[in-house]
Amino acid sequence: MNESDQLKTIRERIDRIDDQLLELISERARCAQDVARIKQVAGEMNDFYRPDREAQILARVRELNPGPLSDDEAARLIREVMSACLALEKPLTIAFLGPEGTFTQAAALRHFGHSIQSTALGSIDLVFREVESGSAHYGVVPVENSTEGVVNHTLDMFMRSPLHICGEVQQRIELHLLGKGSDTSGIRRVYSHQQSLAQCREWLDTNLLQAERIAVSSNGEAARRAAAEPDSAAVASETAAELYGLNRLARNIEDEPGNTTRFLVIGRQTVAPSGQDKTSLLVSVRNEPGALYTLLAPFNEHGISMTRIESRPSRRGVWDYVFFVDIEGHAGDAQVAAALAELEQRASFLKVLGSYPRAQV
Ligand SMILES: O=C(O)C(=O)C[C@]1(C(=O)O)C=C[C@@H](O)C=C1
Repeated sequence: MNESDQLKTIRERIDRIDDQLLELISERARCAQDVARIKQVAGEMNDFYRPDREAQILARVRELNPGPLSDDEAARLIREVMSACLALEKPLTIAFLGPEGTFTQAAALRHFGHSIQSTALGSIDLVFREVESGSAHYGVVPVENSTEGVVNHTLDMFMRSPLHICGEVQQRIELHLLGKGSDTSGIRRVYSHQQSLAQCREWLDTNLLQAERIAVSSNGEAARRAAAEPDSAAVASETAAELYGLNRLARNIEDEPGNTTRFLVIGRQTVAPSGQDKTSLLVSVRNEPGALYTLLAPFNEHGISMTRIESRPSRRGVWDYVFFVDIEGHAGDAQVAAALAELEQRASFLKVLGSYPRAQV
């Protein structure tokens, strides 16, 4: 068989496989519709989105993936199929810290898939308010953000908000040089958020020393400007390139690749255990010698790993400290529940912000 005959044969096989895939995806979508009907009858109208179930499905896909696609790619594809199935049950509205084209939007799409209605909002407060009022089902906000520097504000919002953490998203921060043209010649200005400019300083010094660097409020705003000004470029994400119709003039220009940012999904719902969960707490203690040590001892006694601790000044009194603590496990797990009960005895204040599945995609 010559090459063109070989290609024809393989493409015919691909067509047959696509027919089967389409049939199977449609069958899956009909199952999701059946699930929706059962939830409606059971009165679980607010539980269409089930982060625990989605995490289990994605973990299973990773485990069973035979290759050659990577586990990440396989999970991403099933993530999109689930997103489309859920949209048939009930289209989700997701508020995120905008503008369009930021890494927060990329994180929202990574977590929920593309079959959502997303709303870009101007501040973290607005994202919380939109979800609290019920105008959006869920919100996505940065919590450990090396790019947009808003960690503390998100943590502070939890002190007064009744919302729960329903999930987390780990988003690789990949920065590209984006522009209207096809190469870097003629670029006089480079826009980006100041931290993104800092993260690409070596590359810019080597490749675009002559261009003026201009810090703007977000990478999305940088992309918007680069789309409007012919002799400009932006340092921003792939999402920004897609949204503003820009070309990638240079890929992955960050000086330290592998930089990851964590985002939180906030909602009014508490999430059932998925078997691979984390719990976030807000805990306050009086400023006495050894107070933190005593406070955290129950985790050690019950064999629970603490993955993060962050301290913030409390607004309730000069002597109080507030700690944001992440632990492994779900608040409903026996060991975690026992540790939390002891913690409550020792703390001046304890609030469980949520138990939620570890990031899966
Ligand atoms: O299992 C469910 O409860 C469903 O609604 C189905 C399904 C899916 O497509 O697999 C869809 C949305 C949920 O977030 C979880 C899973």
